[in-house]
This record gives sequence, structure tokens and C-alpha cells, in this order.
Amino acid sequence: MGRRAKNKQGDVKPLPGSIPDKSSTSRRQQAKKKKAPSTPNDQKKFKAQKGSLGRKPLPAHRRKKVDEVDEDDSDLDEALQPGELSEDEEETVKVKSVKKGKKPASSDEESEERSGPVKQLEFSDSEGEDEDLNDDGESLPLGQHAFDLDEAPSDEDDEELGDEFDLGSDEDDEMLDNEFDEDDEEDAEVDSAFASEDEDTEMAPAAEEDEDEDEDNIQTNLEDDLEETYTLPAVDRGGEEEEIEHGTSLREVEQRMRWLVGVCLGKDDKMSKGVPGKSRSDHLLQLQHDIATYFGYNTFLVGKLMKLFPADEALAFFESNESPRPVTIRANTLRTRRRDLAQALINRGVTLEPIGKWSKVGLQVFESQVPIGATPEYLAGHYMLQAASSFLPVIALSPQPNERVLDMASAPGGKTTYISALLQNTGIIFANDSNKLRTKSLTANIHRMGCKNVIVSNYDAREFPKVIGGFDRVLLDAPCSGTGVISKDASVKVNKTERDFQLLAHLQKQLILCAIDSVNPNSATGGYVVYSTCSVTVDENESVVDYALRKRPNVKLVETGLEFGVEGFKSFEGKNFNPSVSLTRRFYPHKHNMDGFFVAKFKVEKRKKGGKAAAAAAEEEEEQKPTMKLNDEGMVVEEEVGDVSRFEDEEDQALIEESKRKALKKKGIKVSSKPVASKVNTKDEKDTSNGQIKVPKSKKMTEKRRSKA
Ligand SMILES: C[S@@+](CC[C@H](N)C(=O)[O-])C[C@H]1O[C@@H](n2cnc3c(N)ncnc32)[C@H](O)[C@@H]1O
Repeated sequence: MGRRAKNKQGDVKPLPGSIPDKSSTSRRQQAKKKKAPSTPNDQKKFKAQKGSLGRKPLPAHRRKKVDEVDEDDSDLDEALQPGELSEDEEETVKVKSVKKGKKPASSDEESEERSGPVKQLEFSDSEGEDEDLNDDGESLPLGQHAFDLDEAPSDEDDEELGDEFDLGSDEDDEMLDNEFDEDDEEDAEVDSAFASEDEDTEMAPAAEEDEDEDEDNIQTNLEDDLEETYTLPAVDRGGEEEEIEHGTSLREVEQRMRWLVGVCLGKDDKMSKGVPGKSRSDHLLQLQHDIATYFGYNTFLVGKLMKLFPADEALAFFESNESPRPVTIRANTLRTRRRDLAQALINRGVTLEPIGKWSKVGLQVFESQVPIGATPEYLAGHYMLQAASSFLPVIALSPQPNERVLDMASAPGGKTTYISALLQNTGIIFANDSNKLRTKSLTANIHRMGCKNVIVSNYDAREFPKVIGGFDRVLLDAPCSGTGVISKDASVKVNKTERDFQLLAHLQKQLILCAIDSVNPNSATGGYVVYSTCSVTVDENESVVDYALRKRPNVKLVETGLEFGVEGFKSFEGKNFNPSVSLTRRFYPHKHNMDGFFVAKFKVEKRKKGGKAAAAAAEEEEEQKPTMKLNDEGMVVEEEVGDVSRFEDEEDQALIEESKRKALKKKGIKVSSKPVASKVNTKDEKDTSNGQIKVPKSKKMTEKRRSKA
């Protein structure tokens, strides 16, 4: 039953465009009723949830620390999820509210009114287990269930499944009876929720963005802190990093952080002007340090991300990274219809509803009494566990039946299998990934989902179109820093340096040119490239797109067809991009309740004569920069300047020797001579399960490019 253990979801807000209809609300209410706490432990958790008073939770990594200060470090605190407060914290909040003259919450109803409905999901009984991955190969945050089984279930899994789906026991029969009694009612609900299923278009009208609402959601607590007097210790230290100033509690850092947001915005006359004699940039520097301290980032990354937003929105972005995004699945139209899938899962005790008008195949899972990654429907390939944001590049790509499509970096296949479904198993997809290990889960997913039009390959995508070209459409879902998915992989908070961003951007620029060159500009139906990342940095997005436009005069940006998301930056830090970059789309966790994502769509036209000179000039600048690649083991390898398409026999030989030596050592055979290459692969050098690249600070190596063989 281990798979059920972590089935817990924090922030279950609706996704953009989802219109809560009566039926879905009633399903959620039913689920809530069903989940009334029964065991003492459940009751404790339930109480903790109800105690959430709308105050922002401590970041996950800090909660324990503060609990220590609060003395009572109980089991309950360990069980807390983002958004919950421990009983101690609950008490503290109440006391503080009274002190500030606010009316304390006198009943559960009042608490709920202030915090919004409690939508915390508890998927079942707990047990520790290894890190889990979803269908995107992304690691799920601690405490969140791994729904995905990339590979066929092991014997152990079978046993587990046997347990879970053994309907022979009285208890199970009773449960089934109850559920089937409700079938008619649920059918009616499904019918209404899925009424629009048979519409022709993939995209329904735009998901409406309520900007005002977004602004309301940004909590700053500014007025509360007007009278407080603050100092700017980071400025006094000359901007040098320090864990946390001596004698300062995390609560104080939090309060100052919110006060600084007000000072930095400087919109409101009533707002404090800040510390006398200190500039706005001093206050921004302190804010950067406080955000880093409070949420556990390195200050470099906070500084980089802060530049994307006004201060209040920046804080909302960092806060949103502390809770998981909604669990979503994609119905596989090669095997089923969404309404049939929904009905089947509802019958198993899953609470779900359509993801939003913008997708006809997505379902948001609110609660489940069975492990979503191991239902018979899952194993039969009726759905993919897939983040909502991961639908977007495929919707933008909009592949048409019978086309030839290249998915350049495709493992573990969330997008490939979606493309295959949109092609209705016609045409052909070349699903490539440079990481051999990851192509295994890609292949497993392709088989599970019944995709018969896919060929898997294992090249460095920079070798396209030499490997094969002439595609109608190309998807480049590029390897990236993962700054959009920090809620899934918190290691990004501390393991990225400026150098990593430079190397990644360079790799992305190389890849995007290969993507463009792999397209057939004469394609009768297509001629498109979609570029996407799960990163929010401009270096990896608009800069890459702008470079491609400069480098390939035969391409232009076109509408993505995604009617929500915010426009890409037309300029950033004094650098102006091609104005058409506004056609690209950005997605943010705090705005869209999705992973941070970027999508751009290009139309590739025939090359004009004379275009080559401009292209060469733009390329020259880029070619002088060092490059990186991932080797077969997912290890980041920095290449030397000018070394991209050259290899030297002598050095290559040394590397071959080195690898032979390692292989012998693994077998326990002693090897005496020193390795030529300076590094061996270690755990933290592997790329993360979601394809983001971890570049360990001190462990980068320079290695000459290996033989293609
Ligand atoms: C964001 S993930 C792709 C996720 C995938 N598109 C999906 O939807 O399941 C990026 C992928 O790029 C791969 N990759 C990294 N460098 C590459 C390269 N030079 N050529 C091809 N693939 C590469 C990684 O192995 C990783 O699987």
C-alpha cells in the first residue's frame, strides 16, 4: 500500500478556465464528507487544516526549525503539508490576531471563510518510500504521491495491485455496493461536466484571467507593519550572505520581507518610505536576502528571479513554489474517451473534474481512494499523469494527421504520447532523447499508451537534421534549469549558478537552430517549431527565441494558439528583443496555478538568398561561447570553446581508456594508473528525473567531445 502513502495534495485551486459547475462542486463536497477524520491521527490533521487562518505557511524547509523554537516538535508537525499550521502555530496566530486588535476566529466556519475552503487532499495511510516520479519523469515533492509507474509493474507492484483490486473481501464488496448505488447520480454529473466533449476544436475560448483576483491573492500584510521599525542588515553587511542574523527569528524576517515589499513598490503614500537614508535598491537588496533566508534559496537565484516581477508578485511567486500544483491526468484518446475514463475513475472513488475549457482531454484529480498511478485504467494506458503545463506545448504544436513530427528531447514521453494521440496513430513521430536511461521509460510509456506511430532514437539532438530532417513539425521541449518547477524539485533553490544559466542558454540556442533546420519549409500542412521550457528565466526563453530569429531569417514567431498565459518580455535588463517575442507565452504558478512554463511557436519558411550572411554573423558570437552537453549517464560535461564539432583522436583515446578502467574497477578488478579525465560520475551529477540539469558547483569538468560512435 506504499503507493497510496504520499497521496497528498496541497493547493487544490482550480486551473485556468475551469468553471466550477454544480456537479463538480457537489463531487468535491461528497469527497470532503467521505474524508471526515476517523482515526485520532486523522482528527489531529483535520484540526490542523481547519486551523489555517489564511496566514502564509512557513516554507517547508523552515517549518521544523521554527517548531524547534516553539518547543513542541510533535509528530503532527512532521505530518504537516504546506498550507497547514501546527497546533502551536495556530495558537500563535490567534494570539497575534488579538494583539493587533483583530477579531479572533471564533469558529471553524470563520476560519474557513478566511482561508478559503479547506481543499487539502489526503490520499491515504502513510508509509515511507523512495522518491517518486510522475509521467514527466519529474520528481514529486515530499509528501506528494507518485502516481506514475514509468515501467511495467514489478512482481512486488503486482502483489500490491492484487491487494488493492482484490474485490473479494466483504469490506470491498460493501464499498463497491455503495459506490454503484450512486452510479446513476454520478453518471448524470459526468454527463453535465463533460457536455462539451464532442466539440471539434482542441481549444475552447480563452481561460479568463482575473488580474484583480490575482492581485487580491498576493498577501502583503503591509498595513500591519507600518509602525514597526526595521533595519537592513544585509545592506550593512555589504550584501554578503549570511544564514540568518543573530537573534532574528524567521517570523521577524517574514514580517520585514512583507514590509519591504511595500517599501519597494512605493505605490501608496500611506506606505512607509523605508529606512531613512537608505535607497530603494538598498531595500531591494534586503528583500532579496530575506526571501532567500525565508524560503531557503541562494541569493543569486532570488536576485535573478526577482527581476521578473514587481516586488509583490515576486513574493507571490516564491510563496507559490512552497506548495504543489494540482494533480492532473490526460485521457488517452487512443484508448478511451475522457468521459468514460472519468466515469471509471469516479467508480473507483476518485474525485475529479475537467481541467478547464482549454483542454478536452485533461482532468484535475482532487482526491482519490486508490493510487492514481496504479489503477487498471492507468496500466491499460487510458491516461497519462501529466502536469497541466505540459499539455501546452503540444496544443501549440497542433500536429495534424499523417504528419511527420520530431520530438527532439522527448523522454519520458508525456508530450510524445499526446502528439501520437492527436495524430490518431497516423503519420510518424521521431521521439529522440540523448539520455539512454530515460528512453526506457519513454518506450514503456509509448507501449502502455498504445502509440503505434513512434520511433525512439537516442542522439544528442544537436545532430539533427544530419540524422534525419524534413519534418512537418518539431517540438523542442528543451533541457532547462527547472526554475518553473521548484515546487517539484526544491534542489533548484540552491544548486544553480550564473555559469549554469549561461551553459544552458548556449545549449538551448544550439538546439533551437537544429530544430528549425529539421523542418521542411515546403510542408503542405505544417512547417512549425515549438520551443518550450519549464523555466521562467529570460536567458532560457526570450533570449533563445530572439537569437533564433536573428540567426534564421527564414523563421518568424506566430501565435501559440494558447489563449491564456502572459506575453513574453519584449525587453529585459536594457536588452531589446524582436518585438514579435510578445507572441510567446509565459505561465506562472502564482498566476495560473500551473508549473512555470514558456512556449514559443515559429513558422519556418524557405531560406532566401543573402540571408546566410546575417545568420553567420549572429552565429559567430554564440560559437565562441563554451558549450555543455549531457553524456549517457546524464552527467553535465562542459565543452571547450570551438570544440563543438571537432574531436581529437588522442584525447578521445584517453577518455576511452578512462571509461574502460572504470568498468574494470566496477567489476572489482584493480586498476593502477591515474584516470585521465578528472571526474567520475557521482549521484548528484546525474540529470534530475524531470530532465532538468543539475550542475554541481564544484564538480564540473571539461571534456573533449567524444567520438560519435
Ligand atoms: C524537459 S525534459 C523533456 C520532457 C519530455 N518532453 C516530456 O514531455 O516527457 C528534457 C529532456 O532533454 C533531454 N536532453 C538533454 N540534453 C539533450 C540533448 N543534447 N539532446 C537531446 N535530448 C537532450 C533530457 O534527457 C530530458 O529528457
